[in-house]
Amino acid sequence: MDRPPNQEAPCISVREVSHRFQDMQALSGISFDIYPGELISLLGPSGCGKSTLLRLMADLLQPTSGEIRVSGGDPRTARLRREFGIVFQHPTLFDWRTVRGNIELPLELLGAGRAERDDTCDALLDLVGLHRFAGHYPWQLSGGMQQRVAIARALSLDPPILFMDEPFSALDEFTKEKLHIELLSIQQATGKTIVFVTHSIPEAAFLSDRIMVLSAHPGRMHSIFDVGLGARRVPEHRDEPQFHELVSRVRACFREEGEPRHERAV
Ligand SMILES: Nc1ncnc2c1ncn2[C@@H]1O[C@H](COP(=O)(O)OP(=O)(O)OP(=O)(O)O)[C@@H](O)[C@H]1O
Repeated sequence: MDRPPNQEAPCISVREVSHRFQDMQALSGISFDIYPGELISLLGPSGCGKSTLLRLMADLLQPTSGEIRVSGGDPRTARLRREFGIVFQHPTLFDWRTVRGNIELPLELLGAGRAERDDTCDALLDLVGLHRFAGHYPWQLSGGMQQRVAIARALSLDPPILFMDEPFSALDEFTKEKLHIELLSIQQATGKTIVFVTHSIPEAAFLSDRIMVLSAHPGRMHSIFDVGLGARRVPEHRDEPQFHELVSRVRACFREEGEPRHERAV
């Protein structure tokens, strides 16, 4: 419903979803579709309900009203079928387990055998560029490396969808920009659908296929931007006028009030 008809069915559908915390209306009447292989950013000011929306899709909260479908079922069914992985702002690794031990934990809990755990872990260590550090402990790693371990762990059961809640916001600019490139190459290598919460406009503009801008109090869908850069998202793109123009147009959303709309950036 948010973009021209696509051959594929949406893998996530959110319909008229509202959420209330006690006496606080956090989200109101949110609707959108996300298609397989898209990288979507949920962008908005602090407190507009981005994390709440992500948590509703990930079955960590239940909507007060409305409906959410993830991979054809409700979020609970999708979670039980391991249709998604989650990466939070802080990596939440187990300090007493090595990098390999952290990445393979979900497989271990499922009872997977040594050979399967090793094969999966090796592939993921390659994917996030941490093979050399497989035997290190989290406290021996930089923040960026720890977050790469958290991404690998979230991918260990090979879910088609990755939910990411401000995963890079605690990192310095240099590490963040490096991880942006890594995330895009992970997405290109794996074809995952990624839903990425951020309050950084340049981050959303650089990473996303589409940007969903939420307004606050209560959180509503304000605008949806089609970025449409695909594989052309390379570091140099950040220096191009097209990128700055998109950032300005998205920023303008936060200066104005208005009806929800759908924009095409390129
Ligand atoms: N468990 C909770 N109980 C009560 N209110 C909550 C709870 N979690 C979030 N809220 C409130 O709901 C609103 C939306 O919060 P949410 O964390 O989703 O916003 P956000 O856009 O992700 O913010 P930030 O960018 O600061 O993380 C805020 O006003 C917040 O105070």
